[in-house]
Amino acid sequence: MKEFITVTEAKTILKSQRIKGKTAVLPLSESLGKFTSSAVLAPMDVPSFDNSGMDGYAIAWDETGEGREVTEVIQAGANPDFVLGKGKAVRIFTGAPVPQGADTVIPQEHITRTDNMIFFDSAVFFRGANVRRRGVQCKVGWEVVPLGTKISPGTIGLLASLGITEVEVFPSPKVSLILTGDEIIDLGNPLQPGQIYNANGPALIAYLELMGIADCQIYKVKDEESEVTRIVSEALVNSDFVLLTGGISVGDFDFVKGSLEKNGVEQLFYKLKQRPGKPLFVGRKSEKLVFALPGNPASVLSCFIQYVKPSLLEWMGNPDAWTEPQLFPIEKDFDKKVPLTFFLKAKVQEGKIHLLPGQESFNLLPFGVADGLVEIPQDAEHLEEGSSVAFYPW
Ligand SMILES: Nc1nc2c(c(=O)[nH]1)N[C@H]1C(S)=C(S)[C@@H](COP(=O)(O)OP(=O)(O)OC[C@H]3O[C@@H](n4cnc5c(N)ncnc54)[C@H](O)[C@@H]3O)O[C@H]1N2
Ligand code: MOO
Repeated sequence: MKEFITVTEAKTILKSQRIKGKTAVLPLSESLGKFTSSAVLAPMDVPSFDNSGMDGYAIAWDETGEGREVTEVIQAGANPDFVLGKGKAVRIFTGAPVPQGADTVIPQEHITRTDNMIFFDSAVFFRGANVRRRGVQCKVGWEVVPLGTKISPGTIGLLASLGITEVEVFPSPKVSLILTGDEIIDLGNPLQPGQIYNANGPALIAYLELMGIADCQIYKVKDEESEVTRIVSEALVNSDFVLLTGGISVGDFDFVKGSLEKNGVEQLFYKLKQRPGKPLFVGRKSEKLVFALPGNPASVLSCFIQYVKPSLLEWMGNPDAWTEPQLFPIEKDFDKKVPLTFFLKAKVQEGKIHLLPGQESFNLLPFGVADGLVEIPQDAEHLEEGSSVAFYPW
């Protein structure tokens, strides 16, 4: 039962969970942004035939550079079945197969042509010039994409060039998002006294979308224990990650912790020495992680960036899920009186950290323009202007 632990301890516990998604074979068209779960080996040589890198004339190299007689034309897509004779040349175009017997292509702008004869200056060229040899990109069996690579448009281009239609990856997780609170109203409805708009839901859905996670089931729940318990039970069946917002503190209507316990969620930790996000609860049920995020919107986003995001990235096979943050110098002196880790909304301006006004946990104003969060360590009481601080971008 870990309670009121440090940020470092919390991250160590989360890192040790080592929960990963099951691998899946996806069509190339659905693989963008996913991480490979095995290395990809080349199934063929690429290029699969010697071909011309230029529009020009293919010849058999000969230092003397005497004129050649042009006998054939080879277009891209053709399949020449002849052997180029001595003293002969073929008109050839970029990407067209170089015929047997030829080994060099002279670009047309270096050629003087008279009727069927071509002439060029052999001092400018060398044997093999402008011919893209079979297998020069890769040969059958080469590891072309290592395990743990994030599939980019470039990766897709490479795999397509190899004729690969499917790739083994870690898929995106199914996420359930449970929004608790009687006062929370969906956008588009007028607010009655005492009500507020649901900010946490749209913010988290946007963040998941940014991470390529589209499968998100949203539940809105009243602050009633039986209802929270029922929805948690459903969410645990339907998803890999369960995120909740609100109801995790100590008020009479905070039922989340009890509901998680009733559903057999094992507590990994509860309450951290941090601001915002002090009452964060993290639990596990078999291979599923549950994050009960404190309802204040700044706490929700801070806890997401610090704990949920890297856990999701790890599940999705990102080898750098828990990578160390970048360090930046802070623009001004900073003082802190309480022994808590602070996560502060910041902009990076001219390479320096500019802390934004309005750092209270209910206040979303700085999040409107922030580039990310800065971490002020638990034991730091005074930071001089120019001191290095860890920065976590969105
Ligand atoms: N006696 C104590 N009270 C509180 C403590 C404490 O230690 N002792 N901790 C405070 C801290 S720190 C936080 S953070 C909050 C967390 O409370 P809950 O997780 O129980 O969240 P709620 O009370 O349900 O809501 C808090 C706040 O956030 C607003 N909220 C909730 N959901 C949304 C949403 N979807 N969109 C926008 N805003 C939302 C809600 O209206 C409340 O204002 O507890 C402190 N209390
Ligand atoms: O997380 Mo609370 O928002 O620390 O105030």
